[in-house]
Amino acid sequence: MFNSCAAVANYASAAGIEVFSPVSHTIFDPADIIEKNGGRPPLSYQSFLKLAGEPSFSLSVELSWMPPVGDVGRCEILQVPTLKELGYVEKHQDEFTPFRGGESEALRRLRESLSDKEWVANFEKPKGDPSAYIKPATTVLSPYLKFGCLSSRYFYQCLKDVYKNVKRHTSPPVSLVGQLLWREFFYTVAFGTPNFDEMKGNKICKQIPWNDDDKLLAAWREARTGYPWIDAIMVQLRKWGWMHHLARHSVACFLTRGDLFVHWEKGRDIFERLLIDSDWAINNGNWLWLSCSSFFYQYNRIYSPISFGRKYDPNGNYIRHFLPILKDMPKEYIYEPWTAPLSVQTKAKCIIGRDYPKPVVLHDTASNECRKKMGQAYALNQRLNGRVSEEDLRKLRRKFDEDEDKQEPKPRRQRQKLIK
Ligand SMILES: Cc1cc2nc3c(=O)[nH]c(=O)nc-3n(C[C@H](O)[C@H](O)[C@H](O)COP(=O)(O)OP(=O)(O)OC[C@H]3O[C@@H](n4cnc5c(N)ncnc54)[C@H](O)[C@@H]3O)c2cc1C
Repeated sequence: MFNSCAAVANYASAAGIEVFSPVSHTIFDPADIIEKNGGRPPLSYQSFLKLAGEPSFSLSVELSWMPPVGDVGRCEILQVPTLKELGYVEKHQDEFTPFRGGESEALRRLRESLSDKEWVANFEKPKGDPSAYIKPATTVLSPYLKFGCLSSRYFYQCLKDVYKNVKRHTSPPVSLVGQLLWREFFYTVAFGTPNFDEMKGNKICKQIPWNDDDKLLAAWREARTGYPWIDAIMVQLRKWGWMHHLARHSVACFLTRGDLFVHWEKGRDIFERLLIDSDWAINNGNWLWLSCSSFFYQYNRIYSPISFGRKYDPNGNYIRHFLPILKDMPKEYIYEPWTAPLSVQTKAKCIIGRDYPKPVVLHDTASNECRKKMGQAYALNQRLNGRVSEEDLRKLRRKFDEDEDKQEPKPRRQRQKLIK
């Protein structure tokens, strides 16, 4: 990205075109940070913070206004086309995203979040409840930042103003300012890393022989993994286009290194299409993180698709809302409905395997297999100092298959059972 920007600027300059490229989508200029770091992007959040320091420009809480449209000659000023005019046929959808677009709505949301100064001062991202959907545990300003309806610099300045008026406040990485700095971090690394959005040719990405199981991928995408916590999150993604950060953690871990061992690029593509805050740098950065391909390497730490959600929402209200087929399932079984006796399933009007799928994999077995595969892939990357070829990956994939076949008495299909 870094090189292509420079190439466009050089090309335009050579043709006598004045090039003006202000940086305003981010708080810092990624190119400055990379230059300060000797031409390479910092690969840890802490080193990013040290390099970034405080923003150097003067921040203003005064909003600027677009100048009026000048003389447009004989050109006609057109209205924003409707969806119909753009060729989208109206589709039946029973629930739409509750988040409205536009700058006024962005500023209203920002004011509403910041009006609770205690909440802003005490904000600690890891303590938020990913199952809170009536009042989400975070600001839900990401779609507005993504589309430029809200300036990250204005958001940052408003947060700093709140901090000035409180005795104590939390700090990065967990604070709200810390969240904006995560955004800056990923923009900087993405800007300075060739092939950031791919495994192949990406120097900061571990080379891992992920599988190409389209059936498992489809079950994940279509919210029929049989794990209600995972499926409810995927329904929220499809209907709302937004989920809490830890909910994204859960489903990304489940798809990749946690359970299904499917390539992170496939999950990234589905997020890219369905998220209303879909952002190239942040989405790729977080998929690299969650799949333990870069930034974060503790592949033994896997989110349980059962107990993680239950910790926040023991009654399963979030699941009942997004997966109404399970609304009458007693809370003892809502995270593992396949364990409910048939009489309970009948009473709840939800027979597992008919009305709601059985689990596509057995979590305990699948997650242990994933750990083993990750261990072997990491060892390969270490041995070859990151220079892993296609052939090396093919060999390791073959070894994974042989290891699975050796694991009797359970045949592979039973361990990786796809019910529907
Ligand atoms: C697999 C995966 C994919 C993701 N894809 C995207 C994406 O495409 N677009 C996107 O904006 N966020 C993405 N995120 C990051 C994060 O989940 C969202 O930014 C956050 O949930 C948005 O909600 P919020 O505005 O309420 O966040 P808040 O907690 O209120 O944070 C305020 C702002 O800080 C920024 N921010 C917060 N967390 C992160 C983070 N981990 N990385 C970078 N910036 C962050 C966002 O701009 C956010 O709007 C992804 C996370 C994961 C695990």
